[in-house]
Amino acid sequence: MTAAAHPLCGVRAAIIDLDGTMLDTVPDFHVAINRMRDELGLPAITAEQIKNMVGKGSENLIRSVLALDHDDAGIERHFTDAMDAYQRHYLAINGHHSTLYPDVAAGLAELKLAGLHLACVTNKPLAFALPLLKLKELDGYFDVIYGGDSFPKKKPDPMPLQKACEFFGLPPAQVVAIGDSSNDAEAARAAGCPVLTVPYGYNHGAAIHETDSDGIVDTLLHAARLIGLHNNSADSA
Ligand SMILES: O=C(O)COP(=O)(O)O
Ligand SMILES: [Mg+2]
Repeated sequence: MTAAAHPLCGVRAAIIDLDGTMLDTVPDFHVAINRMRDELGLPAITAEQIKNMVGKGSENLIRSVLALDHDDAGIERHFTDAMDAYQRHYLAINGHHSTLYPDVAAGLAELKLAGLHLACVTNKPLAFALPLLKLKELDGYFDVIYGGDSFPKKKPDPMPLQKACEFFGLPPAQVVAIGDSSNDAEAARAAGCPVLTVPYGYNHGAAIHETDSDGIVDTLLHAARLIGLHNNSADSA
């Protein structure tokens, strides 16, 4: 009986998440949301509160923020004004307060050097994601960038990951997803992609160890080395 191949064997492309994986964007969310709340006459909230609301796109974030003060009917009543204010404030400060996690550029460079194709798939709207990646000088690493509004469905639905696999012309088993949350892992499992998680991001307040993945990596550089190890090992032959 031969041992099953490791899930990272034969991987030829990687799909990288943005918020909580490449960039700590909570400080940007914090500034934009509190400016929006101020405009709506609501008191400021903490970065820690916002951290647990990030990950399922802008609409979910704004609904969660409004739910602190309003019932369902109130959320609907204030949603459009809140979203307009939030988008305006976010675009005005996009990237000014966010920082790269350690070894992000080094990890992306190593993945490229190993010959992998790279996609960024984020639930962030594309109009936020593109200027942010450019400002942080990360855009050049990616063959394609998809936002939360690029397709009818966003993570944890597998659709954006499936679209990235199609873009690369690769079967999902050869495309690893790397992210910080159960959204990324669930989308990857549903698409049939192997998945690695990082422990430092935003996982809706849950420990990353509770999320089903093929491994937890400290940094994107660690991910690149792990992928390289399995691609160069005898079991990838
Ligand atoms: O903006 C969000 O909701 C999270 O985006 P992410 O998919 O890059 O983590
Ligand atoms: Mg994320």
